[in-house]
This record gives sequence, structure tokens and C-alpha cells, in this order.
Amino acid sequence: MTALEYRTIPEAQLERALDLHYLVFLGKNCEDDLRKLHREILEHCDAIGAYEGDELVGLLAAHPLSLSVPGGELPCAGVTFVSVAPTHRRRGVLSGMIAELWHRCAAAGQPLAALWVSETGIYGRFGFEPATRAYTLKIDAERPLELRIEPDDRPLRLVPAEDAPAVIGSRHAAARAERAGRVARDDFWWRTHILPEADEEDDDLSPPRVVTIGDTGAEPAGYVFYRTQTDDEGRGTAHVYDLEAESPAVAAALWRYVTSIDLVDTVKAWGRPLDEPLLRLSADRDQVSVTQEFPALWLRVVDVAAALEGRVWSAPVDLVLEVTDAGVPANAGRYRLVSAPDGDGHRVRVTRTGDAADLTLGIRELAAGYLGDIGATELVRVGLAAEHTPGAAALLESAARTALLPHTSDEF
Ligand SMILES: CC(=O)SCCNC(=O)CCNC(=O)[C@H](O)C(C)(C)COP(=O)(O)OP(=O)(O)OC[C@H]1O[C@@H](n2cnc3c(N)ncnc32)[C@H](O)[C@@H]1OP(=O)(O)O
Repeated sequence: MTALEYRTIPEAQLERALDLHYLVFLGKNCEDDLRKLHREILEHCDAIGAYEGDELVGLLAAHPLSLSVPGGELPCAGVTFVSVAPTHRRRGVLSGMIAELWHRCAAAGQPLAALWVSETGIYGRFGFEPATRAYTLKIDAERPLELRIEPDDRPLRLVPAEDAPAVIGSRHAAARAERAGRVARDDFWWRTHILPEADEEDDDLSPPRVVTIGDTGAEPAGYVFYRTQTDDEGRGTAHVYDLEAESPAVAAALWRYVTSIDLVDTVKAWGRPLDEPLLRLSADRDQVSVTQEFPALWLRVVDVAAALEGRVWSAPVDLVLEVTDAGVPANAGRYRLVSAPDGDGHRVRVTRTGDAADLTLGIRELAAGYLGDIGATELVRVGLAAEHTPGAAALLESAARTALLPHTSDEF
């Protein structure tokens, strides 16, 4: 077998890369708007190709993302389009592309990588672990939504999708600053990932509908983005993908709106945070049910020291953390974290140390807790981390905690 080489796919070969992607994902070779959209997305990515001679046998693309982390944001490689030719499976092509990605992350100063999985069994071995989780909600909209608080009564306004980024971008940015795990959305991202005319997975869905709430001429106090669908019997469903509000009353008004649309019997809200306020605000819990909990964003800490120093911590911390990492051996070792107050929180200075560790955990477990989702005491309790100094896990957990749970709904 000819040795594999990993190199950037030149622009002239991006159509070949798309053909490989459609082959692998068992699709027809789209020749339409969807192919154009995929091509545009690929052009914005760093596209790594695995070549056997001149033959392209593997593709891995990475978006240059900015991901919100507690108290700030960090550069993050958003991995997508992962495809290996069916003739070259299980020969280490993906492993080779991932190793190439780690080199590129180091060169580009990206301490984090993230992805959404196609199958949950693939990416743990490369150090990825779910760092945000989400709910799918189902709301019975055949009757008025019963709420425990009074909804905000400011006017609602339908916004054309093409105008939406300019109108709701600032509200999204404010919401993003409150929760870790969220991707910065520029015009390209809004158009290609959030509000494309057609839904890639379901032809039956309407174009995106965006509704804002707030005083005329003022920045919106909230928005909801949804698509609708009618079944053969004429029953309508509204699928909510994004709803952000500056207050519970605004959220209540938007949920009330979307459940009151004529001909809509059911509202399905995908990818809601686990601390979704509606679950507390609804007066009849039979009307709003959680139908699914799923791992959303899978995170990989590519540079441990930069990631630990790049977020804000909620409590003082001074301990030695031992991290194991077979995939990026440069990460493995002991780190002393010493915090100093910074604004409302604390920043840590991280140095390598030979001192005994207070806590040992793997790179996957670091990803699971990094954005504030899983606490270190749970990792110790289930045997995925080892506490050497009593109280070390509780200390790390209280420092890593965030006011709101991390949340991601930007699928890429
Ligand atoms: C972020 C995204 O883009 S998600 C999309 C992922 N892509 C797909 O699902 C498309 C269809 N599948 C493929 O293209 C390929 O089979 C891939 C990309 C999943 C794997 O590529 P390969 O080149 O075969 O992987 P590679 O040979 O490097 O395998 C590395 C390890 O992962 C394991 N592995 C590979 N695929 C899978 C899988 N689907 N489930 C579980 N383990 C897997 C291999 O057994 C191997 O394990 P080992 O190191 O213990 O021997």
C-alpha cells in the first residue's frame, strides 16, 4: 500500500472532496443549491485531505470557530465533513487526519477542538467528550400554554430571514456571553448554518421564520426562530431551533406566541439547555415534556494550559492536576493551578510541576467538565477521575461551576 500523506486540499479539488463526502454519507451527488452551500462551507474551512498518491481517500474539515468559554472565548477548530472512502476504512486514515489536525491547532493557536458526532462510538478515543447536553421538548399546542408568570406584552414582529442577523445578532451575542459552549455567529454563519432557506434534513419544513419582541425601534428583547410543517391530516407542528430572551417574561411571551400559531397543534423545541426556564414556568407539566436528552457539542482540549488559563473560574483554586492524554502526549503531566481574583471571578496561572497531584483525570474528563457541565466530584464518584487529596474534586468543581449550564445549538 502506498503511504498516506495528509495535506490541504487545494481549491481545484474541493469538488472531488464533496464527491467523496456524498459517497461516504450514502447520498446522491447533489448538483443543486445544497452542493453550492456545502462547497461554500468547505471553502471557509481548513480542509485536510488524506492522499494515497494522487487519490483523495479521506477528508476532514475544520471551521475556525470562536467558542464561548466561562467568562470569555477561545479559538476552536470546529471539525466537520469527516469522510473516509469505503475502500480505505479501518486503516488509520481518520487517525492520521486527526493527528494532522492537532499539529494545525497548535500552529493556529487553537486550544480547543469541537464537533457533533455521527456515531457516539467514534471520537472518544481521540479525546473528545460531550461538554454540553441538550433537551428536546414537546409542547401540546392544542390548548393555550399555561404559564406561572405574566408574559411580556410588548409587540411581536416578523423579521425576514435575510434581515435577521442584523436585527437579532446583538441579542444572540448577549445570550452567548451568558453561556459557555456557543459559537460566534458572523453573517456567513447565520446564512449557512442557522437560517438557510431549506432545512438540510427535512424537505417538508418551511423556510425559517424569525419573530422578535420589543419596543419599535429598540433592540429586540428576545427572538424565536422556527420552521413549520403540516402532516397528511393537516396537523401542524412548529419546530423551534433558537429562542433567546432578556428576561423570563420575554421568554414566556415567545413560548406563548409559538404555541398560539393557528393550525399548529404541537411545538417541538430541539436543543434546549438542561436548565430551560420553560420547564419551571409552565403551569401544567403535562403540557411541556422532555422527549429526549442528548449530548450536543463534543469538546477536545488540545492545549491544556491555554484552555485552563483561557476561562474564568468561579472560586479560588490552588491545586495540582494530573492530566493523562495519549493522543496529544505534550499535554500529559502535572499542572499547578493558582488563581488570582479577576473582575467578578478568578483567573488561574498554570505551570508545569513535579509536585504530587491532588487529582488525576483523563483528557476526556477534562473536556466533560471544562465548560461547567459535569462536576469533578461526579467524575471521581463514577471512577473516571482519582482524588489523591480529600476535597480536591469539590474545590475544582466549585471553581469550574457556572451560573448557567453550558449550551450549544449550532450544529455543524
Ligand atoms: C464530525 C463529523 O464529521 S462526524 C462524521 C463521521 N463520518 C462518518 O460517520 C462517515 C462514515 N464513516 C467513515 O467515513 C469512517 O468509517 C470513519 C471516519 C468513521 C472512520 O475512519 P477510519 O479511517 O476507518 O478510522 P481509523 O481507521 O482511523 O480508526 C481509528 C479507530 O476508530 C475505530 N472506529 C472507526 N470507525 C468507528 C465507528 N464507526 N465506530 C466505532 N469505532 C470506530 C477503529 O476501529 C479504530 O480503532 P482502534 O484504534 O482501536 O483500532
